Amino acid sequence: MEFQIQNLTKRFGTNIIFNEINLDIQAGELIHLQGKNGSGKSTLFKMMIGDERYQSGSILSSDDVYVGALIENPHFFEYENAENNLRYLAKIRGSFETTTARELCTLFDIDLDGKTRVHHFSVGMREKMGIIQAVMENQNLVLLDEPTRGLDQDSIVKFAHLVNEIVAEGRTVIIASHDHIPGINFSRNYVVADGELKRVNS
Ligand SMILES: Nc1ncnc2c1ncn2[C@@H]1O[C@H](COP(=O)(O)OP(=O)(O)OP(=O)(O)O)[C@@H](O)[C@H]1O
Repeated sequence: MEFQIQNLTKRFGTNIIFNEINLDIQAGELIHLQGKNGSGKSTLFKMMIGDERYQSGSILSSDDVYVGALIENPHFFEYENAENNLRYLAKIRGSFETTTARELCTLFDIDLDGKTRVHHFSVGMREKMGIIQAVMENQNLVLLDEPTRGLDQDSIVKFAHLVNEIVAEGRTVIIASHDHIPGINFSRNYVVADGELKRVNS
């Protein structure tokens, strides 16, 4: 798995979001992107999944990269339950595994077979569904944008365990957040600010 961002520049009109940034990602890394509101974290993830254009530079990914992403507010089929939503999402690659989905839902106290439609899920439950769909297909590059938004303390601890487990499997996780997330030891830390991706110690 190799993924490279090279000399990438992104502007919205005259607003320079990224000015020739570089990032080289390898298998099994756990990377933190910290940045204030509006610094460009979501935009970077969107460019990485091909959902947002950029003015110059390149994003190169090896053939074996399979990206799982939770970006901003996850969208669901509102009038379907947890299982149907996860099934639909995994269907795209034909990779739905009930056992994995059930394990992840159980971890986060979501009833996979429950009748409750996602429309009635709480903010935290929706966020958990977003995390689950981003990791349930064994994706090897997992992008999580503010994944602890709406999660209670217990769930944050479980989330941290899950991330550590995924990385131990050799998968790469990149988390964007405003603040530090307890229980996660990032292998690389960056601050997103002033059009730059600045590497920092922690
Ligand atoms: N489609 C768009 N058109 C114009 N400007 C945009 C667009 N999308 C984002 N921006 C601007 O780009 C900047 C970066 O936005 P982005 O959503 O990436 O920030 P963020 O770091 O994810 O913020 P937050 O922490 O609040 O989610 C902001 O100034 C935002 O207003």
